[in-house]
Amino acid sequence: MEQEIAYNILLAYFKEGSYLNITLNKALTPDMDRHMKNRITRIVYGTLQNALLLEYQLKKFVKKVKVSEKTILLIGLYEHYFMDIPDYAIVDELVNLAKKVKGIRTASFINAVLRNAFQSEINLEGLSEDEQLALRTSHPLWLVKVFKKQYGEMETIKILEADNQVPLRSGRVNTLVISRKELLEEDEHFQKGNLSEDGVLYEGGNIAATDAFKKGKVTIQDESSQMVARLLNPDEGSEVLDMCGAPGSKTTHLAALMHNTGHIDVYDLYRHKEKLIQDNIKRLHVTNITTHTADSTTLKDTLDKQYDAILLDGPCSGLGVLARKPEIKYHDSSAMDEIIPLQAKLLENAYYLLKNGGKMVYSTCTLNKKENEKQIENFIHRHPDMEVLEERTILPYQYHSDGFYMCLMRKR
Ligand SMILES: C[S@@+](CC[C@H](N)C(=O)[O-])C[C@H]1O[C@@H](n2cnc3c(N)ncnc32)[C@H](O)[C@@H]1O
Repeated sequence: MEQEIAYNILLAYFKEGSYLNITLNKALTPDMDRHMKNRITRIVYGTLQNALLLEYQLKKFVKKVKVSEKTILLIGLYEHYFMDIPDYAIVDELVNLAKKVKGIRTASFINAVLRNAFQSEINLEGLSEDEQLALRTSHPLWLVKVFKKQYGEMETIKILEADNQVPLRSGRVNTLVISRKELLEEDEHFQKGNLSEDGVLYEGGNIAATDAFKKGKVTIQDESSQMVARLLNPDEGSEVLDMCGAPGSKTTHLAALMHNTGHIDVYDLYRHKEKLIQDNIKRLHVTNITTHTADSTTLKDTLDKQYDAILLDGPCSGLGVLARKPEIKYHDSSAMDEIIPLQAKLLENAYYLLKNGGKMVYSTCTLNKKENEKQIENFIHRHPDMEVLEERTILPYQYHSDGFYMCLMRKR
């Protein structure tokens, strides 16, 4: 049963590139027990997180496979190499699954390949050190090289290993409605988080299916991401701009920190994403936000206003969230640097929209220093009246949360 659900989620990813977290959350229904949900989650994430290594191993036994067969075989190899399940049970269940979804011929093929593969250990000898590290942790070689150059070998190994952990289900307590202490007393499946003072971890599956979520007491947000609004920490009653806001996790956090006072203008490029922000505003009982759809790279030309505080949490390469979105590491490397000029343009707009004496935070969920430290260094060089007050990088292994960069600046 678990294998079949995991198979359907992974097949949709391999065939259509569907988002893992969305299909997974849909598949985890309230009637499933916690054990079952955890197992499905582990198989889905584990298989995709380790896909390069598993495919490397699979190629030793089969040259060409259909995507449906590949999906079943990768699950089998993942369970064999990474989970504590007897080989006969893995083969039995996957052969039955193959019979059900593909028929008897595929089932006997799966049976033969798995029995054969299970006799063999993974052997990476003969490859260079970087190639071995890349394969062992299933990251593309170019990414291993980028991380090693920017963070050194020891940090890189810890980051790559953290990318293969099953992400925690984290949420933020909506302090407009309830305190964290009260929420923990109300629902025993919630526990205190590892990092954020508003953070909770949930053990019962999809947070969006909880009563607390529906009533706006909690929202889904990684704990590192929760540190961003706290870093900006806007004053009550102030005028705030959030330039790239959808789906509104940080905007609604800013509103909570401001106790629904003052005013926040939030922008996003896409109309359908503005709707997501509006849904969150409504669910979380926020009353001080106005949403807009516009391109924030030209805001300074259209807005006749300056703000006390600005959040720029713009588009980025996402290299901090590879545990949660393992699909990103299999993207083409060229996408990474294309985004840098766009971020610089957004920063320029932020500069002109910030009052003298105002503060702003630039944040990303990437670990690529060219989008982070270097981007800010260039920005400060262009605008010497901007002063860095605090710069922080959270690495994914430190708190079992997303990798994030955030920088608090002030305009003199
Ligand atoms: C990292 S996400 C923002 C996450 C959001 N701050 C939150 O915490 O929920 C970046 C957002 O920037 C938006 N975006 C990208 N280019 C933009 C542009 N030129 N102007 C405005 N928004 C843009 C994307 O649509 C995306 O929703």
